[in-house]
Amino acid sequence: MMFEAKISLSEVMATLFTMTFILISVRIMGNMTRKHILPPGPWSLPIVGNLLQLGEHPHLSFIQMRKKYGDVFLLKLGMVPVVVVNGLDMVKQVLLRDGESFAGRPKMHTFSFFADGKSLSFSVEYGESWKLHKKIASKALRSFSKSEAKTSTCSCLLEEHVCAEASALVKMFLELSLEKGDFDPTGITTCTVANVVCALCFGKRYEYNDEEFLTSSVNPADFIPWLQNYRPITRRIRSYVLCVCVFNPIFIKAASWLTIYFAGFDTVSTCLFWIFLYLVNNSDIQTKIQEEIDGKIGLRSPRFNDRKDLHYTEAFISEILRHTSFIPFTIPHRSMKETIINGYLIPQDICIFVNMYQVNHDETLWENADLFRPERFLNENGELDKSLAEKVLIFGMGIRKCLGEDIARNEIFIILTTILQQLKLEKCLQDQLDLTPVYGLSMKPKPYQIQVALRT
Ligand code: HEM
Repeated sequence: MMFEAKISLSEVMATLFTMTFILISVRIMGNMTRKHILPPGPWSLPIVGNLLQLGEHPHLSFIQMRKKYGDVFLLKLGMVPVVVVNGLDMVKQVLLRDGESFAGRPKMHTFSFFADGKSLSFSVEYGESWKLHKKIASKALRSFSKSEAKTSTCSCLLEEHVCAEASALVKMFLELSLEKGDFDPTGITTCTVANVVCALCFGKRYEYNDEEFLTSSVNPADFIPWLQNYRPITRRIRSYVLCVCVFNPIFIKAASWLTIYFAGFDTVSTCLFWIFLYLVNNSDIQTKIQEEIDGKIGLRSPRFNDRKDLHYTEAFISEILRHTSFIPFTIPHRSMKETIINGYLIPQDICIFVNMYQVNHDETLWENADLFRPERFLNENGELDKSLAEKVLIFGMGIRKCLGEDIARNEIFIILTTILQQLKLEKCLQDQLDLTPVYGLSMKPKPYQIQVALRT
């Protein structure tokens, strides 16, 4: 028997209507059961994502985007979805309250070059072995900081190294000034800081004319995976990592020390580049620090222990860290599991950028945030307001917090006070000093020159 299938237009319409109705209902039901949606964010282009919208200063572009999308938004850097987190409360949730859920590191091309991808800071794996690794590195740093000085009256070996390097830097500044008049202080400062970290990691110091110090940069292959096979980029990053290991090849295997070497010298030297620039730009502030050094330390060498008495100097360092926010983001984090923040669903394995710069320039936390004013950290008795100073967010917080904060703060303090105890830093007359940073993983000042004179 044969059936003749005749379907009328009205039947087709009815079927389509029913199917559309079912689809919409399923969608609504799905949303009702999932409840949470992905964070909002700007539309992105194929392949490049939102890269073209970031401009020269992504941390500032993110501050603009925050005005439209709120504290937590989603965009694409190249082909990689990234959640950007702003606002102290959201940052605390991601790094502290839900710290375990966001303690991973994303798989990035650059990170794979550090200690075969097993470095403490950049390892994708986060788990028991990583926790042990961090504990060992933390203990090693602490024991080095506390171990007894060899030849001096310093309180520990670290202090001995830092004080010796700071004195050598003063001499170099004077020599360069005599030789050239104006000079760029960044190269020798990098060498000074690298020598402290080398003493920590390799038990060795290098001469000031070693030129193997490179600046860090952003690797486009992290965000557009196709570029990972583009040899010039791969070669550049590999040579950046290897050039340091060439100093001492056995350390290629020493993942913790290599990480500490990288983490410890670029950050501290960048901070000092900014300090010198702000000092020559604000001679009144320089004078105040010198008066404090003269009154509290006098002619003897500055020591770590002096930090507790030099309130203005400590306030100045805190304001440098806040105002420059030269590490604008933490090292990228990765969500370890599906988590809800600010009412939005953050899927597992999403790359997270924490915008520390925004927190340090948030007008609701800092009055006249864009002004450079060390006094903001002093109470009515002229003492450092420690709880306010701790609000400056530049070392991260929580599980992934920087291991070297104490070392960094001590080192910066000694180098700054040793220099200002003996020298006056001045800008070159013809120089227009520019405080706009050059963007990078750590933001550096544009090249500048200074002059120094012995204090009388
Ligand atoms: C002013 C100087 C410094 C600044 C601003 C700084 C800042 C940071 C930041 C923002 C992070 C990432 C935090 C995160 O991802 O949430 C970090 C991680 C780290 N820093 Fe520092 N750092 C400084 C100096 C140092 C020094 C001197 C050392 C060692 C001697 C060091 C060792 C480390 C290590 C090992 C990590 C990795 C921690 C982890 O992945 O769990 N840092 N630092």
